[in-house]
Amino acid sequence: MDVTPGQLMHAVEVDTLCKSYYKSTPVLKGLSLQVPLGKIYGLLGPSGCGKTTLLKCVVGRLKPDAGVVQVMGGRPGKPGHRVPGNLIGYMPQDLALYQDFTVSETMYYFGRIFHMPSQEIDRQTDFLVSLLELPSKRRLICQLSGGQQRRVSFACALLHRPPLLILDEPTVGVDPLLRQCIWNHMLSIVNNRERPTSIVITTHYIEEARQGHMVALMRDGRLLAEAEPQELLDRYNDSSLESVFLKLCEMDSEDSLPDTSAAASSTSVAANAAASTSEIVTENSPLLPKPSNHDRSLNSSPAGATSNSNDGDSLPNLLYKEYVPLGDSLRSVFALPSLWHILAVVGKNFNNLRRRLTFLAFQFILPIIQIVLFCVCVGGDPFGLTLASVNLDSSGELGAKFMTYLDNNTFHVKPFKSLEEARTEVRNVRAWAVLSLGSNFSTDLLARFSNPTAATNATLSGGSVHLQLDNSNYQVSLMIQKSVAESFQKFAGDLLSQFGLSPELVSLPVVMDAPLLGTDNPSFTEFMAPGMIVTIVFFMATGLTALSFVLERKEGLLDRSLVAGVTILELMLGHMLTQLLIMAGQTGLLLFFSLVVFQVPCHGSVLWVILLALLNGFTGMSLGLMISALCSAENSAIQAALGTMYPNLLLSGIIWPAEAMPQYLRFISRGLPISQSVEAMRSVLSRGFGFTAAPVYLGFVSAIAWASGLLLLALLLLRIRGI
Ligand SMILES: Nc1ncnc2c1ncn2[C@@H]1O[C@H](COP(=O)(O)OP(=O)(O)OP(=O)(O)O)[C@@H](O)[C@H]1O
Repeated sequence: MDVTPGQLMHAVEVDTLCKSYYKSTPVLKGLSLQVPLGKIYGLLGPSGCGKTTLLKCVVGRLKPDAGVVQVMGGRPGKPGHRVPGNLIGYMPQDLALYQDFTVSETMYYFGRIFHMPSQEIDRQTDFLVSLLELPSKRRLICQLSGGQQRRVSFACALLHRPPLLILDEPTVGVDPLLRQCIWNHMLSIVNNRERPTSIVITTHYIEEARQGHMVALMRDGRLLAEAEPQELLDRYNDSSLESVFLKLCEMDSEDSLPDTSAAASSTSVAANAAASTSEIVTENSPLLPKPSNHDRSLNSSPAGATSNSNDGDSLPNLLYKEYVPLGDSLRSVFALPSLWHILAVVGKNFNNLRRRLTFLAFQFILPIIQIVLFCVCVGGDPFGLTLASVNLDSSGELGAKFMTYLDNNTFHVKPFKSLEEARTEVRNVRAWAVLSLGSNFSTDLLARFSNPTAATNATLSGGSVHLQLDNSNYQVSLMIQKSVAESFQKFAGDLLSQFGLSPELVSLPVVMDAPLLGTDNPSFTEFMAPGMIVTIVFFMATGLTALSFVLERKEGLLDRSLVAGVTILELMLGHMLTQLLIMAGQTGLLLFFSLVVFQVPCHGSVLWVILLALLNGFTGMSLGLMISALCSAENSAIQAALGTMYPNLLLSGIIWPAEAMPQYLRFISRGLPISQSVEAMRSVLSRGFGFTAAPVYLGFVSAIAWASGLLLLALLLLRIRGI
């Protein structure tokens, strides 16, 4: 079916095209048409008849269910064929412009995609701004009127002077004078001897289509007629295309047949319409070249681009090659990503960020705030805890002496006369614990120490420090117990030395030798810091990318970029590259604040810490891209990103050791994206391990495996959804 350049006669050939969005309701029902080279082809029809659907099949944004579409001699999407690509200029029905870009920036984005040199982009932009009577090219799109925005959209399609223009309602919202100006320009580019252009245009202003070379009247997914405008008017003896169209619709309604073939329907229309209307109806073999007697086109289209002129020489003129860099055809044959396209997307993304400096600043400030808050708020020892003390010791001075051993920094000691008063203080949440010493504290303690074997239960209890806690806060309770026990050990040790006894007698029977890994006195910060660093980097990157494609879709430029030849992979790489730079900045700041400013201990090599953090940022980005490929709406993408955060935080052994989880959860925990990385980070920071240690390289392997899996999934989802 593919045509060699020498045979090319039609810019677009559609043969028995069927397309439905939902299987039960076909939108295009076996439609066939041919757009001659170097002509303006007006596609007319009521709203909802399938014009846009047809154009989307032509530009390769929709895949036909059945039938064949050929554009500039090849099927859209065929490797090596520049459709989608720079063979066409597409103006979609939606505005499809970034509101925050200037006219010039918009042009530059497309110009870069089409490999146009800067001077050429500037020259064309100036020309189009003047032709389409646009205000300054430095004006933001959002500051233009609706009609002006549509003209910018039109200008984008014209920018690289493609051999085929597909224009979906370019004149909507444009005043009559300017509409005529647009038509004049279209006629001039079609008639340009050196670079004739073919144009397919849909319009609701039926009469303006008279200026075109061919019109096709569509209804309900079928073609009612396809002919030169004057022929249609002559045939139906009418003065307006609108009346002709109404007549055809009436005849079609009277004779509506439940068939799905364009040929059949067209033939039936023809039978009703006139005895010999072979020019009006679509022929049974639509891909055969049709004879044309269109004088105007013959006169004005010197490229010999009439339907029956098989002029092989005209083709090189039509398939402009000047913007195709060396090796580009080869690249597209093998579906390799184009650096030009990626850089165009990156440039566009940075331009976008430049306009949102507050957002960008926030992206860098947020990880700093998070790590600062973590280092300041988490892992430190509680202090200033109110302790309700009751010293009833009347048997000596030891009770009062012990009170002086309590840590003044940890405790704010509030003395009470009775136990009941002190307990009320705790019950009213004004103190964390009651610390009481019995009336025989001094004598019982001395009895314990002087003759431990003779100590009775009553002596043991009387010579002890009693604590009654508000146990609602586990960490505070633990802290109080630990601090009081340490104070007692010190106090008792000093007392024993006074008796000439060894203070070691009050030491615990378990002796803590120097640790094999980690530090002597590990803090909770040390336990949590590796997890926090990995988590912040990971989820900042997820948040950064989760909206990438969602916003692309919303802003509407996506369709246009894809038709311009940017592939899904290139778009993804472009987004990744942009976010990678931001993520690298975030990671740098995060590590600087945690390792340098807050001195989180790092016993291993900083290099592994940096690489591991960056790799996790990359995995987070991949998760974000997958979410943005999956979700259509912003709020669902945000919820998905947030939704993945808490299970990961809880299950990855960041807040509490995974060893405390039930067996089955431990199994799940080990397989999560950040679990192994957290363990690897802990191994480098606290244990001082290098890359060859299993926990470290497993962290790298796990992160790489997750990143690759998520990216492949994102790519697959984007391909399946058509983005
Ligand atoms: N993405 C979609 N999903 C489901 N149905 C769709 C989709 N896009 C279009 N349709 C349906 O397909 C039919 C043809 O739509 P299409 O946009 O092609 O019509 P049109 O002739 O371009 O209309 P208009 O002139 O109003 O733009 C309509 O019934 C429309 O509701």
